[in-house]
Amino acid sequence: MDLKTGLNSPVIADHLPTLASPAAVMTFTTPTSFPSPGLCLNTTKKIPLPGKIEEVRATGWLDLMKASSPTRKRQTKDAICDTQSDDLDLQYRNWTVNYPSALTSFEEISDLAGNKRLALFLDYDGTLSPIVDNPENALMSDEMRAAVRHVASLFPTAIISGRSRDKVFDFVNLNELYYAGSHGMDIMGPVRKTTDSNGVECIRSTDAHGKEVNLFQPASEFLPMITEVYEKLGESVKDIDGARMEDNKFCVSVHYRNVAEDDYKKVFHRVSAVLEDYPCLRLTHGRKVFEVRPVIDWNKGKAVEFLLESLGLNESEDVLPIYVGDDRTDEDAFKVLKASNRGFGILVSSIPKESDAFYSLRDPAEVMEFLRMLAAWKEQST
Ligand SMILES: O=P(O)(O)OC[C@H]1O[C@H](O[C@H]2O[C@H](CO)[C@@H](O)[C@H](O)[C@H]2O)[C@H](O)[C@@H](O)[C@@H]1O
Repeated sequence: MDLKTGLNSPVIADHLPTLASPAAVMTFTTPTSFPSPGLCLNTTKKIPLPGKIEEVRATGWLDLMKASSPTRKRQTKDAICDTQSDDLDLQYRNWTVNYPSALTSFEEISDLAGNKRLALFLDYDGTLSPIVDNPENALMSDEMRAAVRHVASLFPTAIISGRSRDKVFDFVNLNELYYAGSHGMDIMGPVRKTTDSNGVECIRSTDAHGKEVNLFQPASEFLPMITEVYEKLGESVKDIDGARMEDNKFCVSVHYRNVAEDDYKKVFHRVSAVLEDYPCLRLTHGRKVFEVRPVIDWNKGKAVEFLLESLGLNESEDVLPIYVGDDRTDEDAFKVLKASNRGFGILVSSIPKESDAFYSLRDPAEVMEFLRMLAAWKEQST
């Protein structure tokens, strides 16, 4: 969808997600094996681009870095100017023509759900907790925890986060859920209800409460490489004021939210320079953060498919998966749901954005309200 064209689109009537006919249900195919890091080691090292082109590439990244997830300080400054704030408001309202609010469309959503079984997938940062300057302080409120606990008692619910699984569990602290950390590369899910014979290598384990679980870690071979690159990246950005590293087990985050804009370029160059030696790792960009991860064909979308199958919900047409997330990496999950015509994504954003989600919510406060509405609807309809 073209955002500009979309803004003027009067078409609301046909925006409903088309849900799959029984024949079109999502089929999950896990790659039987992933490329091992060893295979990448023989890959020819990337030849650095000549000065000018390299500069253009960096400028592209730089624009992205500046535009991504403006701090609250900047939003407040914008809000001081009434005209500008009215414009933003109008843009947002126009945008919701194409991405209707999941709150105001709740009746439509509950009609879609009908008697289907819901499966809920929730991102963490920016979805269940507000974006804050220090990633260690991204706590979830008690009210939000209660809302998540409530929906999890009614529908299978999973958290799918870029953080390490342990870290996100510490934040959420609910045993009723399933957790996928490292952008889905570290899943602790239910013991599979379907057959184990399609090549998926899971480790049978027990959780903190002795419950049997399946551990799926498709990037486990990359762990030594990730540990090494974490050290090198840390070393390379340590003199940049405000740069912060985060070890997310199978991925590494380099945060620049607290870095002065003049130093953004430095962050980008330092990170790219380290990655020149790691053709098996790739760089993605989130909300004022660079994320380094293995090049394997696995993401939050695959994690959703994997969990649906583990829950025994993949084959049946009476299941409605809903994914709520705010970041670029959540788009992989939105795409999977859209492509399979089964469920839909809800984008959490207070600014207009292109997305494969179907509905929108402004911020974590609205996410909490939506979760409460879902729980209330389920309880009064049974
Ligand atoms: O998939 P998610 O759960 O959304 O994780 C993505 C990244 O989230 C965290 O960073 C973001 O939130 C921080 C706390 O609000 C904020 O300071 C940072 O600027 C955001 O990018 C997390 O710290 C990262 O490691 C995750 O990759």
